[in-house]
Amino acid sequence: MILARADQVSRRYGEVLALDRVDLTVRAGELVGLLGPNGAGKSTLLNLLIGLRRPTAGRVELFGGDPRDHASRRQLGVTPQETGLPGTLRVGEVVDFVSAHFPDPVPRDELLARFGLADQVRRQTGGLSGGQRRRLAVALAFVGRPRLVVLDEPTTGLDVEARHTLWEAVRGFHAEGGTVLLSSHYLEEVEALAQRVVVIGQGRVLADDSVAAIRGIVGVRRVSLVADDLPPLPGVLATEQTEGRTHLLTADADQLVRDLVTAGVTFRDLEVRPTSLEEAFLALTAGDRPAPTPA
Ligand SMILES: Nc1ncnc2c1ncn2[C@@H]1O[C@H](COP(=O)(O)OP(=O)(O)OP(=O)(O)O)[C@@H](O)[C@H]1O
Repeated sequence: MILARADQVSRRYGEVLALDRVDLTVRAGELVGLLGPNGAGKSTLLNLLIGLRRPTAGRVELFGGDPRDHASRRQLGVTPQETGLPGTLRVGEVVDFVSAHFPDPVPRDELLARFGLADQVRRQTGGLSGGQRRRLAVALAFVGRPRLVVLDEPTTGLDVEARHTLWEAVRGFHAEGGTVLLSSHYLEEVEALAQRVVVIGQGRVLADDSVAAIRGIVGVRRVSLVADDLPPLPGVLATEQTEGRTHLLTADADQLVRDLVTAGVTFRDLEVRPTSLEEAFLALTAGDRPAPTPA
């Protein structure tokens, strides 16, 4: 059963085309990660699916209806990228207030325990740390036992422990049959949680596949060196020249270095480093660079 769908959706903000003919389908029981660099269009896509914005073209559906229609959002839980909590209300009061809107809310103590906030029930939200506040904001998406939860960069700004607590809570919800769509720029986060990854770059869906397949795409290393003349080398996805250095993008840096040595290339100042997700996307998508050809 399809819970959320975007069909050839575009969204323009003035001159900026934030989304360009995007297709996305989220089925019941899936845990889908939306991965992409800053400005890729992740929040825009999520905001269209949850009815906060209207597409410029194309069609969005939530539980088979229009996301802007109230009834379509009844079984939806959401944490946007930025949330505000009334600073003078206590944690328990905030949970009670939100719970009151639902027929069968998760009991307060159970919810707070799941998100590592059991000790904070009497604290005013204004006195919480940034990480605790973020966990509370995410916890509130789960209060009403939604069928679909949409989380926009849920763990940005959290320390490692808080992040893991949140991951556990999301996994628990999914294990009980819940459906999750979350955005992130952390490959690690998407790997830890999602089975399926949708990669967005420059407003387009670049890939929609299993975590393992996407890892192959973004698991690219940058091998930089100074060399006068390089022979054609296997496994090079893209080549760039800057200030006398040659940068080779490859999925297997060890093998590339072995090939350089075997080929008898005279090189110096060798550097191998992971490309960031953003760099990998730039390298793999930029129109004016050599198009990658899988080895
Ligand atoms: N309200 C707006 N008005 C004008 N431009 C906007 C607006 N919202 C988003 N944009 C632009 O649309 C593009 C996509 O932004 P969006 O916030 O969807 O990206 P994102 O992938 O969520 O990025 P981030 O990871 O930084 O949150 C960007 O170029 C952004 O500047």
